[in-house]
Amino acid sequence: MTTPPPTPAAGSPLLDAHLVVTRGDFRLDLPLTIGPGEVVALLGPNGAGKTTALRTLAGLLPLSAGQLTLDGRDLDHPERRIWTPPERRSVGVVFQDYLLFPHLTALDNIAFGPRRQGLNRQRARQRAADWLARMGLAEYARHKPRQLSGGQAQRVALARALAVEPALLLLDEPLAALDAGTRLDTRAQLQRHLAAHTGATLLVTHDPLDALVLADRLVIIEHGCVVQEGSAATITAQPRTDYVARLVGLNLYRGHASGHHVRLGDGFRLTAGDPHDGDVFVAFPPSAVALHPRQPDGSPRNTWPATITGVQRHGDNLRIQLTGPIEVAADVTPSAAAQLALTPGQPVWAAVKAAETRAYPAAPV
Ligand SMILES: Nc1ncnc2c1ncn2[C@@H]1O[C@H](COP(=O)(O)OP(=O)(O)OP(=O)(O)O)[C@@H](O)[C@H]1O
Repeated sequence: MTTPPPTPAAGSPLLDAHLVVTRGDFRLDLPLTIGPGEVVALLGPNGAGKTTALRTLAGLLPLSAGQLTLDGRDLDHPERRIWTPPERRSVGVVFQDYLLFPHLTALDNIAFGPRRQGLNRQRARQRAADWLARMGLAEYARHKPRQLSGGQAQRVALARALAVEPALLLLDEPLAALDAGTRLDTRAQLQRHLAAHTGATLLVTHDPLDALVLADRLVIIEHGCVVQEGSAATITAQPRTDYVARLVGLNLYRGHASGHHVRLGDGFRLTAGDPHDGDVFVAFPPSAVALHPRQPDGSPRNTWPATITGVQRHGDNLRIQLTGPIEVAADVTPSAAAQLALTPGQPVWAAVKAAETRAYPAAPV
């Protein structure tokens, strides 16, 4: 017997969950819905609870409270004493290190799930062969995992997860084990396969690029709770925590605005491009911060003395971390860098034009 394709009622989410888990001092409290064909990225710093959430969905960790419904079936509902083991959930998982069976060929790794769902050996192997062909790996059918490259093993793991036609596909850092070149290629292929997947997909990742390229919606958690959720565009435009700001590459401050003037918590004042009254966030990209060896003349409204604390390569530029009245990241070009002594401990002047800052209300909208 194969799992029928997902058939949710029109407009209802395929996954409808409130994942609550308590482990010692840590508590995950994550409402999560995903529609058919939708890809949601779950992002968060180390220890935020991403793996814990993934494990509850896969059936590797029971919920402490809340509930988990997939395709209309209650899979985990502690209050009603319902819990469904992993093998009876319509869930496919691609683990970070793929966890392919080392003693089975690529074909048999993929055929394993369909076999367990009740397909006979021949039909399971046929389905596996079809998946290998879709992944462009037909000639690797007889290879064992150790004979596959990282990118090929990743695609076999994806085929193995999709071959059971899961209502929910879980991807745990699916590209993390790949080198940069393979990653680019594999990301593009993964995007194609996800677009064809009619079930729900949850992608757990640290990499904002994976999230931006692969997901329709981002859910960001910190300390087990959602801090921000929405499309990449809305999150990038208005990050609401330091973690989210760093994720999208912005400097972010919280303060109190009176017109264009924003007083930050420690008394430092920034002049913002757009006027507000009340609690606001002020954000600007590192590229908006200019560094000068001496106090700059002229018109920038925001200038302050700062001290370099770190220097890293960032694409074609250098990203400079600065301390001072505010912590800030600045991107400078190699030619601008040549004018400055870019060593930790070096004093510089930072400047940001008001027009390059963005202020928006801090209260949730
Ligand atoms: N077996 C366990 N027993 C008790 N606490 C645990 C256990 N496993 C994880 N935790 C705690 O649960 C919290 C969330 O961990 P989790 O692994 O889900 O975070 P994460 O977001 O996946 O982090 P990372 O990005 O580092 O993988 C952490 O505080 C962790 O210490």
